[in-house]
Amino acid sequence: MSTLLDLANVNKHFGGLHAVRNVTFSVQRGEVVGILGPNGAGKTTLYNLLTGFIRPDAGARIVFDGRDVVGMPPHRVAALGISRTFQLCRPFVGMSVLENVIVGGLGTHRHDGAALDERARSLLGQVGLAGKEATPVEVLSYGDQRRLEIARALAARPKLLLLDEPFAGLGSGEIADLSALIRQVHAAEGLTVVLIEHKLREFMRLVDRVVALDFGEVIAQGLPEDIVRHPAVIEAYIGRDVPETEAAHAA
Ligand SMILES: Nc1ncnc2c1ncn2[C@@H]1O[C@H](COP(=O)(O)OP(=O)(O)OP(=O)(O)O)[C@@H](O)[C@H]1O
Repeated sequence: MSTLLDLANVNKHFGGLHAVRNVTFSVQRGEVVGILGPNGAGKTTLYNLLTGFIRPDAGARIVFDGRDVVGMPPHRVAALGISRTFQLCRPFVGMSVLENVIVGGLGTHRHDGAALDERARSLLGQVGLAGKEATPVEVLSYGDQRRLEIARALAARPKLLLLDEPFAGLGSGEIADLSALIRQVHAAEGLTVVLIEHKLREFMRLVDRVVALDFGEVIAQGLPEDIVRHPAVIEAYIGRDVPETEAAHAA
């Protein structure tokens, strides 16, 4: 395996608040890495730093696929191969399901509408939305919106897919289905995946490795089975936020 993403000394202050502190970790090609942390731990800020939406404090290194992306605007980072989904789905309203996915691929096949259309239809099949191409996005169920978000992110043919709380707001059946879908697209698209998630049980089954944050700082990294037993993680996350039974299941 080779390194796809490498972060070192990443800091972000918002005024007096040190939201991301000296974050250093790397992600290997093909891995599924989970970012775990209680509310306010700095997970979303980290995604915003990775995708160029905000700039880190001086001294940070963020290298993606051999390129230093610090200071690059979001569209250039996206063009290098980082796509993300959002905690709250943000479909383009007034457009159909198919059109939403096609828009996600613009910029990659700008000159070939037929290829974009074909790729979008194939992705909708992969994510289980075949037959809903013409459906207006507004009428999709929440679970289907999550699937659409993933198809739209994949339309850009990313190397790295960042998922922001993909299971939020879903019931247990939908979570299991979406988790299977993430596994399937990870394999089919040869992707590297980083996900933020609070649903500990499914998260721990899905990821190869976990980076645990608290108050903006990496407090532990390792295999899921080791992370759920790590004293700092239990104190920061499991002890505070998640009932013991869920932690036990995750282990
Ligand atoms: N633009 C901003 N300006 C000021 N403070 C911010 C800004 N964005 C985030 N913060 C603060 O930075 C800290 C980290 O927030 P962040 O949203 O990254 O955490 P999180 O781990 O994603 O939390 P959640 O799970 O609730 O989404 C919080 O204290 C938050 O209030």
